[in-house]
Amino acid sequence: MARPEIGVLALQGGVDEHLAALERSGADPRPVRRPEELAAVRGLVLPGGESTTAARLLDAFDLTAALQERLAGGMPAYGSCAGMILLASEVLGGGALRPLGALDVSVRRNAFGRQVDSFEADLEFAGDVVRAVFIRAPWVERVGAGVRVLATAPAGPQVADDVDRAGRIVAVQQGPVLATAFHPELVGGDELVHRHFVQIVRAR
Ligand SMILES: NC(=O)CC[C@H](N)C(=O)O
Repeated sequence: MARPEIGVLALQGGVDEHLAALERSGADPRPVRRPEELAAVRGLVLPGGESTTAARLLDAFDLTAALQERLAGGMPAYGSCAGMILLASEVLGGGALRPLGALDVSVRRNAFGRQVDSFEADLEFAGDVVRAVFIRAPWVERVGAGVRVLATAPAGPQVADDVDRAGRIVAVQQGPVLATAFHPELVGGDELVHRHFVQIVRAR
C-alpha cells in the first residue's frame, strides 16, 4: 500500500523528530509551512513547543483559516503537547490563546507543576506500553461525549508543590483527531503513537 502523505506543521518544535518517526511508521512525511502544502497532505502533526507562539505563527503564515477548514472537513490530526493545546476546544490557564476547537476537551496548560516540569514515564497507551516524555505538559480536565481516553498518567514521586498526577488524562482521540500531552517523538525507536496515527490516516 502506498505511504500516506502526512504533514508536520513546521513552524516550531520537534519537527525533524516527528518527520523521522512518521517515516519509520510507514508514512510519506513532509514539512508544512504554507497553505498549498497543507492542501497536499492527508493528515497533519502539530508538534510541541509553546502554544501561544504556535497560534501566532499559524496566523503569521496564513494557516489558521486553512487549517480550521481542513479540520472541519475531517482531516486527521495529531497534536503533541502544545499541539494538543492548539487542537482543544478550551484552554485553562491559557491567557489569550484561542484554540482551534477540533477536540471536545478542556486542557490545562503547564498542569504538572513546577517541580515536575519535565519527567518520563512508561504509560499504557491503547493497550500497549509507551515511553512518554513530559515537558511542561498540559493535562486534559474535561472530555466531551465523543472523546476516547487512550492514556492516563501513572503515580509519580511526591513533589514539593504536591501535584497529584496519577490518573490524569494525557492522551485522547475523537474521530480522526488524536492528542497526547507527552512527546513520543523524543524517544527514538518507539513509534507506537505515530503508527496509531498513520492507521487513522489510512482508515480515512
Ligand atoms: N512541550 C510543550 O509543548 C510545552 C507546551 C507549553 N507548556 C505550552 O503551554 O504551550
